Amino acid sequence: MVSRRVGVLALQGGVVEHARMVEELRSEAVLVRRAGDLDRLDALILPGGESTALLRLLAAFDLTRALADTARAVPTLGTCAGLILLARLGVLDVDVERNAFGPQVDSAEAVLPWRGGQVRAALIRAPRITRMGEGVEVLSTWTDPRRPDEAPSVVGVEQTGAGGRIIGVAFHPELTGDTTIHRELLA
Ligand SMILES: NC(=O)CC[C@H](N)C(=O)O
Repeated sequence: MVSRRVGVLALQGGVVEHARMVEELRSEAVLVRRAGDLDRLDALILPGGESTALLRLLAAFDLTRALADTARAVPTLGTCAGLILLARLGVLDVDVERNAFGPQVDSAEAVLPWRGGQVRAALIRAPRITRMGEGVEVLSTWTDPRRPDEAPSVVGVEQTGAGGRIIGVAFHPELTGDTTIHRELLA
């Protein structure tokens, strides 16, 4: 795999785990804190964290516009709160419901379907995707084992189009050591 420069939004949340995974795949993790950090990236990752805080910090650092433009221009992955950001910024054409699986037991580990295969994932106060625009494809669904009668929730999507390629997942692949999705981003 060719070495890439991969921006990891580094204002808040699970930055280190993504950066480690990028380095494990022999690419360079560029911590993004200001607009200049977005120059010359081959890919971009928006980590999980707390989406309200992240949106505020993006505005405070005057990064909102530049981040959205970059996400449209290079292959981009948003995980959990990062997925929520992509939706709120109007970059990924989906609606998301925050904290969709209830506040009581707020995390779970699961092996989820992913394209033809599987991915090992952690769900932590995860959102779910409730609407998808044209050009958005479902890559993964999950049924909360505490609510076996509910229809499966959409927890992974991909949007491909004029600008490029955006993967949004409600879960954390970076916490389980499973590099499947990061490899796709860097391919
Ligand atoms: N693990 C996460 O990123 C959680 C997302 C968080 N519940 C939010 O709404 O922003």
